[in-house]
Amino acid sequence: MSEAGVLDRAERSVRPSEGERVDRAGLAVDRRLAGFVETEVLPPAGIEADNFWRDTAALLARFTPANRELLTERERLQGAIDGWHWDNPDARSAAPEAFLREIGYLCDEPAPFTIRTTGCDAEIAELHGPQLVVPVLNARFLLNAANARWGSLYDALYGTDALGDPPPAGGYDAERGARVVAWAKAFLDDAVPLAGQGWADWQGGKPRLAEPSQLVACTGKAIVLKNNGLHIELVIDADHPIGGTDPANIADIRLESALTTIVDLEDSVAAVDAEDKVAAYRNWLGLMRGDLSARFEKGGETLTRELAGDRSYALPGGDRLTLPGRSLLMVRNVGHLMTNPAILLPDGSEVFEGLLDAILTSAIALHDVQARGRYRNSRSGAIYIVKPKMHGPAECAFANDVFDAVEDMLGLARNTTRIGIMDEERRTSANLAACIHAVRERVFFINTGFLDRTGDEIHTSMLAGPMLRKAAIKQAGWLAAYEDRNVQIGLACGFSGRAQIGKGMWAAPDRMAAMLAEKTAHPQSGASTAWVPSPTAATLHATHYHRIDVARRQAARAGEPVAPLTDLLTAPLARDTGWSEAEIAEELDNNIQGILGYVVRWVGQGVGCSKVPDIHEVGLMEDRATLRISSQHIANWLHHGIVSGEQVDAALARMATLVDRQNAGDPAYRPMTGDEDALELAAARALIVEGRAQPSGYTEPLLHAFRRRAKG
Ligand SMILES: CC(=O)SCCNC(=O)CCNC(=O)[C@H](O)C(C)(C)COP(=O)(O)OP(=O)(O)OC[C@H]1O[C@@H](n2cnc3c(N)ncnc32)[C@H](O)[C@@H]1OP(=O)(O)O
Ligand SMILES: O=CC(=O)O
Ligand SMILES: [Mg+2]
Repeated sequence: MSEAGVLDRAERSVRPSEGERVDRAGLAVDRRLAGFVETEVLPPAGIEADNFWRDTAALLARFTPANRELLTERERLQGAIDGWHWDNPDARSAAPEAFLREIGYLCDEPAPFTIRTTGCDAEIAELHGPQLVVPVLNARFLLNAANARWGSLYDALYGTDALGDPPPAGGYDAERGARVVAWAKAFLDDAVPLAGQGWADWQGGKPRLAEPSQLVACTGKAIVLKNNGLHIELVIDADHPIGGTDPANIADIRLESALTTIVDLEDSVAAVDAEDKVAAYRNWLGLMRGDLSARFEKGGETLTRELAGDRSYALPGGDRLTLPGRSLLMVRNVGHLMTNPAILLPDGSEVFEGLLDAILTSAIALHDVQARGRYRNSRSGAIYIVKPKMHGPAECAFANDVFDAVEDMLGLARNTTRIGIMDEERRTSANLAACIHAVRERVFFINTGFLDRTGDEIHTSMLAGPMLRKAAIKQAGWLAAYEDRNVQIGLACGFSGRAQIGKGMWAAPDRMAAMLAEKTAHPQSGASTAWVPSPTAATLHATHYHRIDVARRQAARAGEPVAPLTDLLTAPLARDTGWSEAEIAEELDNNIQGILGYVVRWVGQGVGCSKVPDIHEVGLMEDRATLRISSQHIANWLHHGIVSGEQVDAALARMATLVDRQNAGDPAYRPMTGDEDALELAAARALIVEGRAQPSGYTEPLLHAFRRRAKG
């Protein structure tokens, strides 16, 4: 439909008081969303607008009541658990297993089964490597992420603290450069050893490898090697400043890095209305069409960024080797909780955002399924949707039914739309096999999302007693059980060779040395992928998958007994609450600084993922999930009298001044100090003092409400 056609139909607004809405099959659709769908999404896919809105209305009518019931069930179960704690004030433990079974929180385990998902792309089924996550609203980052399939190891080592010391200011430091080259060549010795010599001694020519099949291409300019399924490209260039001084003229070592990327509409995004949702969907469309581009200033230059093409290398005999140039893209929809005013239903209520995402992200991905884009994303013609924040098997079954209905409405073959289950809520961890069973035909990943999971751990047992300090919660037994069970259950359900078992985010984007040291544990655990916050982190984390053969680790762990449910259900409660005043103040200040530093950008500027310095000046990735932990943690300590309301208010005021100072260089920033009506400060306070009453302790209801007020 033409833009003019959209405007004509817009005149038939069903709500004269809200002139920006148009009637579509009885739905009051925000005009911007209707215009986008009808001009940009549907025509190329050959879908008639009237049919689309009729089917959308029918799908929403069918699934909205069930969605509401699922949320009511969450509240019933939390109410029952809270009731148990009121009745057992001296228990000082999480509600017991028998009780959880009685109320239906724990379900029966399915008989042993194997998932039936077939035909996933190699990046999911066969290869093991980093998974990048990127906020959908940032086109510049999105393109960078899609192109992060390949990354420079030299740049990643030189430009970060990976070697132990931070990058120097100023021009090229030759001593540091030599250390980078030495580290990288030692890595090659481990991953793709030469026969009879080290890479540092190699003088060029065709390399003679200890395992000759690891050499897959050797042109004048590039040598392509392969280890554990991942490619390494040696860039040969005698005219390059680095290559010219290298005995083999190696100018760079490029690693296949982010095999997959999750384009995120959830934790890292602030999307509260039709304007925001359209911006998000438009970026996803640009990726699926392959024509997304971004123009921006960097280093005094205006740059234009686009998607990279595939990589092609000449082989002897005239053939060419073509390797994927882009990360395989998945899209994370929102969970079942939130609603959005982009569409109002006939009863006047807002559309469930998860239903809207399911329809629109799939409709947009049709461009790729029908191979209409400039590039192919999924070579196997699948749509990979990551579904977060589901609580238990019934919610997974609901998502499965929704995906069936979306496929029917878009004319997609059954199970084209694959689902990734984020194991990030306690009821899902505790019933994981049943959750997987509910989506067994289409599941393409499970992963442990540590951050939300910790928030839910605190919220579920909020009344049981004061929680450990935040850092100690990570060391407590529940976490090991959670991580182990996820891998063990995934392997028992046949994920190996079919689907991904993933691990969570590295939330300290500047601490790459620590990441190199610690994140090796992820492939070591048998996980086939793990989240990284940036392309640079992806390149460094890729080295772990060269050093560890995940397929072997999975084979070694297959058949391991599943860690006891009792361990999983042991809440991280503090046995000894005799913290000093200084320790309590440090905990409070740290949490509140993180909350405020994140909320100011979310509410004031619509930025859903930020790097916020903690009180030790370490920049941490903050998103809705880290906010959930911090706010629930203070809410817990407040409820149990570890801190008082006055202490919280004093810390808020103190940290507001600090956060103002940290943002002083940002012209778009509105200082909170001295502004009693600052929405950002009010939002941070509400997240804490109303935290106990928030559904599952989620932060988005309050964030959305304050952001909408800020947008005015
Ligand atoms: C609990 C969970 O749900 S975790 C999942 C949600 N979290 C995420 O998605 C994290 C995504 N990461 C980010 O948003 C950012 O890395 C932050 C906010 C954490 C840190 O950002 P900063 O370090 O301040 O990045 P900065 O703005 O300096 O950018 C540095 C470069 O890295 C790139 N970059 C950083 N993160 C990403 C990313 N996730 N994807 C692609 N490129 C990225 C930028 O494009 C930029 O390169 P460019 O200048 O060539 O465009
Ligand atoms: O979504 C990821 C998480 O850690 O939460
Ligand atoms: Mg999460």
